[in-house]
Amino acid sequence: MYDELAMFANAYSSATAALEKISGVLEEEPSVPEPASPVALPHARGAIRFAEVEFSYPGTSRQVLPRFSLDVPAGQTVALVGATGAGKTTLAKLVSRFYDPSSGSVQLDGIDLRSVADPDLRRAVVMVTQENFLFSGSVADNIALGKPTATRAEIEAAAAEVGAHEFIAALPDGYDTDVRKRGGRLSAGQRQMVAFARAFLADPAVLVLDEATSSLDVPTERAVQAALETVLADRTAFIIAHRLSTVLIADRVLVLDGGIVVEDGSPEELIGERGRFAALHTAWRDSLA
Ligand SMILES: Nc1ncnc2c1ncn2[C@@H]1O[C@H](COP(=O)(O)OP(=O)(O)OP(=O)(O)O)[C@@H](O)[C@H]1O
Repeated sequence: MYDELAMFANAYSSATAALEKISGVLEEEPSVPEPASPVALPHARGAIRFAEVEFSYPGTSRQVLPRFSLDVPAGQTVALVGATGAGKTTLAKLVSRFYDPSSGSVQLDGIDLRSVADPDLRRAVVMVTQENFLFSGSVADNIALGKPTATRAEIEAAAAEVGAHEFIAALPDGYDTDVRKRGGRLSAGQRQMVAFARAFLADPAVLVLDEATSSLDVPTERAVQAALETVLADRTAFIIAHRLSTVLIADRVLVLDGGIVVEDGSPEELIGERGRFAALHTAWRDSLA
């Protein structure tokens, strides 16, 4: 009995540690306080609301988000677009509760993130950034971070779902290939695919994705795009989008400027409005031509 309990405790703490690892931007661990009376949210649907959020980074006085309100229904894919410093990353970090608002609240399914039990929140909201695409270890370990209890069959199934199985199987040691060793070095596109397999396995209600900026060749970009579409299905997503193809698959585009939403609509609507997104779309399209 005690052995079983100890095993469970060990498994739980390594699972929690692994989840914290993938939920976080590594060098910047969340420093937010744990809820005093945590609300359990084991099966989040993924609706996100910003209710009159004001936010300044700790130790600074400048408002990065002035009275920001936003409603994102469960399942919606939102692309965040805007010039550097517009507030995209800040928004993404508030959704992932790396920080708490100075006033107002960010809510998941109507519950203030500050109240949601931490393990439930870390399971419900997963952030994938360029920094945490890969950790040391095997390819299988990297995918399993999404669900530390996953069997090899589940890991391979997740890889297959996002179209990564073939290239992984072709690596020197297949799924056991060490991603840091010679021969295990993955291309930028492959690293993204592994991160998507991990996210698919983690299956969060809300995925926050800072898309890689590295340019990919056309076949790789298509593969990454297809993987992304698989990962986005049936969950809420916020994507800091760097590729036109990604923005165009979003349900909704938010154009930010100085922490304010200046355009909000489907890609088609915004292209029709001939505003900033339309100009960006034209510039993007021309750069690809
Ligand atoms: N850790 C921080 N401490 C203080 N100010 C910060 C911090 N991170 C960002 N800022 C400021 O907050 C504002 C919004 O930055 P944010 O990183 O959210 O923009 P962004 O749209 O993601 O830009 P980029 O495209 O360059 O990543 C900027 O003025 C930025 O200087």
